[in-house]
Amino acid sequence: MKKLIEFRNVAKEYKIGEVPIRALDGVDFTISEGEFVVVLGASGAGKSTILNILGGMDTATSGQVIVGGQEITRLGEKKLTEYRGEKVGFVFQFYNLIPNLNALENVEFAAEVCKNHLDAKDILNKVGLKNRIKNFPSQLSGGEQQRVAIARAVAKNPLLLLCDEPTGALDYATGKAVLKLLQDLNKDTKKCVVLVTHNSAIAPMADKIIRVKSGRIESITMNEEKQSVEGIEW
Ligand SMILES: Nc1ncnc2c1ncn2[C@@H]1O[C@H](COP(=O)(O)OP(=O)(O)OP(=O)(O)O)[C@@H](O)[C@H]1O
Repeated sequence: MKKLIEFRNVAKEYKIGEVPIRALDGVDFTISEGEFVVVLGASGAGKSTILNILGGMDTATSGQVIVGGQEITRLGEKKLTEYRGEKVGFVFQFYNLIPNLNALENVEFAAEVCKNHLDAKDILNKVGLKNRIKNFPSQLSGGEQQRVAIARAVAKNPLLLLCDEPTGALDYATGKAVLKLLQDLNKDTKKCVVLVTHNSAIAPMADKIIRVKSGRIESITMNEEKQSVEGIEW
């Protein structure tokens, strides 16, 4: 399959006072179009840093990041904002919905600025919220709010979907349903999904597993036959 993402010798250093913190050090990996990738590692390993650099929310200190043929590590602030807005859909642990907009408005608000956006109602339908589109975030459960957040990311019709601990605030069954939704969306839309988690039990649901340890890649493995989330217990 065609390569979509490439990290080449990426390093990230944060400087707090005099002491530099090397969050990433010599990170190399590639991700193909349509892949479902799980990034695993302990707390502080560098998972979110990878995701934030990939999403254009943070910049690498050195190295190259190429997404869809575009070297995002060379982009200036304006182009990087464009990249983030058009090409990347984000799903976070705490849904980050706008409280005074209903579900439909939350999705429309994010999508309509994107050139190739999809119909907000269709996507809310797809994530199982057909009858809740007029509800405000406070009227929805955590799992439903996360579905709105996923719909908001997908409706932009981005190149890739980045999820940072998307089930971190949800109970077991709801978290599993959200993972299933992400797996189904990946299968149906062929959009690349990169999901960061510390829960190594979900590794069998991925095409590719990138393990991160102390800012370095520990291993990259492929599942020849990935499993449906329903069949995984943890
Ligand atoms: N803005 C920042 N300023 C300073 N240090 C940071 C910053 N962001 C991350 N770090 C440091 O970089 C390292 C990697 O952090 P990162 O958030 O990527 O880890 P993580 O694997 O996502 O961890 P967690 O699972 O706890 O979210 C950690 O040592 C962290 O303290």
